[in-house]
Amino acid sequence: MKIALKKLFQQIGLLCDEDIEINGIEFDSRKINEGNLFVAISGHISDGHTFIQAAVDNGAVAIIGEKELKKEVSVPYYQVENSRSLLSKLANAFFQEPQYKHKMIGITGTNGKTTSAYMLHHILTSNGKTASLIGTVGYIINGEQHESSLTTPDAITLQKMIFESKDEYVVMEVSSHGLDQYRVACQMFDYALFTNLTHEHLDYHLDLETYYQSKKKLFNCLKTEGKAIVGTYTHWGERLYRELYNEKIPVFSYGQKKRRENIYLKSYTSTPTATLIVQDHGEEYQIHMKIPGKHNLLNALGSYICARDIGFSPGEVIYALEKFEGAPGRFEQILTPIGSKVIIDYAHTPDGLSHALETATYCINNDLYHIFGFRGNRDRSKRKEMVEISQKYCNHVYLTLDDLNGIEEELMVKELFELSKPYANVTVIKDRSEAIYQAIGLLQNGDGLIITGKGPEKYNEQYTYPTLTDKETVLRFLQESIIYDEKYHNQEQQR
Ligand SMILES: CC(=O)N[C@H]1[C@@H](OP(=O)(O)OP(=O)(O)OC[C@H]2O[C@@H](n3ccc(=O)[nH]c3=O)[C@H](O)[C@@H]2O)O[C@H](CO)[C@@H](O)[C@@H]1O[C@H](C)C(=O)N[C@@H](C)C(=O)N[C@H](CCC(=O)O)C(=O)O
Ligand SMILES: Nc1ncnc2c1ncn2[C@@H]1O[C@H](COP(=O)(O)OP(=O)(O)OP(=O)(O)O)[C@@H](O)[C@H]1O
Repeated sequence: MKIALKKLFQQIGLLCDEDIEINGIEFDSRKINEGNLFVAISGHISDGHTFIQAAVDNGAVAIIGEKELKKEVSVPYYQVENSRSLLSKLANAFFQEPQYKHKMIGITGTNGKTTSAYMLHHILTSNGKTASLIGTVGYIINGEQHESSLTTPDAITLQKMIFESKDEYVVMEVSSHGLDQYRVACQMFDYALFTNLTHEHLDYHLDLETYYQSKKKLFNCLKTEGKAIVGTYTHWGERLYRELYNEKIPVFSYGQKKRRENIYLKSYTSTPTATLIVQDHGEEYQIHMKIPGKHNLLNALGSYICARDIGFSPGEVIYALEKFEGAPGRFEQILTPIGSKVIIDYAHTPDGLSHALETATYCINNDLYHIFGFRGNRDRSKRKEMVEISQKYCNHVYLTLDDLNGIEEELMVKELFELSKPYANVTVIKDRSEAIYQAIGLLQNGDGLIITGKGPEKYNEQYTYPTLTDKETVLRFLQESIIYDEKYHNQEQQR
């Protein structure tokens, strides 16, 4: 794809007096190809402006930055207010505003983005629509799966994906980092959904107010006719709903309180199975979910409201929701041959953990074991609270390693021991695979083990057993014990 810089700039309200044609936009000097436009960004780790000469050497034909140039360069340099924000606009214009080819649904919130995105994707595809999915677990574009490195991809990758998607719908998770860094453009979404906001990412956003303001940016990215759907079951959601309502943005709320909408939650039961009773334009519907947990009822309610506003009938939405099996690594349950249960979940915030553990207590008859750890270099302030929650719900807690993210192992292990000190039921087993082996080995009929924090993600650390994910470790243990049991059984028979 090629475009005259003048034309591209014109589309986003910038002036350009050079006759230059560009064939792509890049913000990383190492990825520049001959004929690209380079956008220099002042980053969190390094400053893109220091790589301008490298970008020119690699073939950049024009540069955009937000700082004064220290040294002359041989290609035109355009100084702007904010390079990141401009990059987003440029990428959107370069890929011809691809959001208008699709119905776009953006989902933000501390917890429940992935689950809600999978639910909506499932409702759409179960009803004969094609839909792309962009989020933490992976990207599905035109029916093809791709690995994801970020929940919300960078501005260029994102616009390119939407441009290449031939799907009618695009359902995407929009992280607070993505919003803060302008990875999504203005006027992107037909629906913007907010699940909830609780303690998370304070290493990045520093305080909850700033975190909230980042999330709120999603609602500046609605198309002219776009609508907001806001979970009002956290007080931040209540506040967002009020603010959007006052700003005259069409907004639906969902939660346990009835408001002025035509669709609302009448009642629910989350034990032993999850059922919602929804009032929809005067009619009452029951939705029996396969996946447990009050949090998933709330995720289902948000998805229901969105799908109904898109135009699906109650029957179409309920049929799909009742068949929904869950998102990968979110409360995934594995039954063992002795009648115990292992659950794998992605909870990594105090609130997510409370929901996951409370749900686990409904699904387990006897003792509940819990294995989890903390990612290095991420919000340390939530750790104490998470241990407190865990030991409250569980009979036995094992603290173990998660991704170290460059933190020294010794430091993390020391912190785990500190965190475990006040509690008699909290033990440290640093090797994650070993912790899983030991805990499953202790399970009796009716007991359960919940392993949280990584969901389906691959281990970044090397552990004793050569497995790559929590699920693989669990299955390896079970496989080995079946082989062991068969051998033992055969030997007994021979005797
Ligand atoms: C802290 C953070 O979010 N950083 C993101 C940000 O990086 P940055 O712009 O600050 O980059 P930087 O490394 O300081 O470099 C500055 C500039 O110099 C350029 N550069 C650098 C080196 C060089 O040789 N040449 C060059 O041009 C870089 O390309 C960049 O443009 O922008 C990059 C491009 O979009 C992201 O890849 C990067 O994500 C990092 C890898 C990351 O781990 N981010 C996580 C925290 C994140 O975003 N997570 C959320 C989900 C969170 C959740 O809910 O769990 C997500 O959406 O995935
Ligand atoms: N609505 C909800 N409220 C509270 N906790 C939830 C909710 N939905 C899911 N959870 C919990 O949070 C965990 C993460 O859920 P999910 O992956 O759907 O959220 P997410 O917002 O996509 O998180 P991430 O951005 O980190 O991927 C789940 O495994 C579950 O334990």
